[in-house]
Amino acid sequence: MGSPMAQNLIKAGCDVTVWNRTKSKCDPLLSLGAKYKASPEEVASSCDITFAMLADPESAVDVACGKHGAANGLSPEKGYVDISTVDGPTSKSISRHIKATGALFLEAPVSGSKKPAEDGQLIFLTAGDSPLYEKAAPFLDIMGKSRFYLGEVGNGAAMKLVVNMIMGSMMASFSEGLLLSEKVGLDPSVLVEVISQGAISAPMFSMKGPSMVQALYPTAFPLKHQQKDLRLALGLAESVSQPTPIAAAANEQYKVAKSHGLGDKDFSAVMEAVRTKM
Ligand SMILES: NC(=O)C1=CN([C@@H]2O[C@H](COP(=O)(O)OP(=O)(O)OC[C@H]3O[C@@H](n4cnc5c(N)ncnc54)[C@H](OP(=O)(O)O)[C@@H]3O)[C@@H](O)[C@H]2O)C=CC1
Ligand SMILES: O=CC(=O)O
Repeated sequence: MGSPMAQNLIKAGCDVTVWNRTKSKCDPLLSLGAKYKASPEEVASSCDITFAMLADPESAVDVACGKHGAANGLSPEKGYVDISTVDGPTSKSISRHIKATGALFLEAPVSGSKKPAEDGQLIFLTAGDSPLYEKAAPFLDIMGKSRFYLGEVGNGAAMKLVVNMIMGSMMASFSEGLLLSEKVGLDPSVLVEVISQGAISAPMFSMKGPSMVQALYPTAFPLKHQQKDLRLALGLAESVSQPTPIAAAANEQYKVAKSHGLGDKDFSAVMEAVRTKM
């Protein structure tokens, strides 16, 4: 996700400096004109605004607050925008760390996958320092099609987790439907077509259905991240005693799929966990 987002900034003429743990993944960005720095700390000290896009809470904390993390390079007037999908407590902890340097913090997880990232069509769910929201807005508008400002840090994370909880449950349910249709002698491709014309039509079903029918799961949103989001969403629900039995059942299916080596496949590969008692 970070790579196509950075590409869009470069193509729009922004002065972009990049870092990634695996440096070779920066090469396409460097050939487009990005500069490279050897650590998040160096990126933050050389840029007005640093955007972070990390896998999970652990890596988001490490890159922001760890040794040679971005916080070490921040100072007043600078801003740190964390786009990673994490839970509210993690985001608040990163925020405290960043703001102790005098810099501003914005959480800004995105809804939208690899293709929307490539097309500059992401939906930003932001919360935190409003002056940084205003300052970052022109860049968010290059990478995305819309942006929501949701107030206090934690609200962007919560919105993202609720959206992805629904998405993960929908995908598990869709998988069950495809497999059931096949078992009762229907053509699952026709099911995809029927769904696309009715009230439960969703771009996700139309986009992923045709390849799922062929048991193909080319990665756009890695299954391991969908399971992480369900786990974090269940934690959010637990924190307010909200029952979420459907999401909990879906989470079990993603856990099974992950434990069978499907974590790096697209999250639609949850269908393999539904197909068999793996
Ligand atoms: N893919 C999607 O469709 C969407 C993803 N998201 C969210 O965006 C985030 C990124 O997703 P995506 O790009 O798909 O994930 P990837 O797994 O493709 O990339 C994860 C990134 O995090 C880095 N990383 C992982 N662990 C560490 C660590 N310990 N220290 C430093 N860097 C680390 C990776 O570095 P390296 O290259 O070295 O492995 C890589 O740059 C996730 O939070 C995900 O939930 C949100 C919306 C859509
Ligand atoms: O987080 C994943 C997405 O597609 O949005």
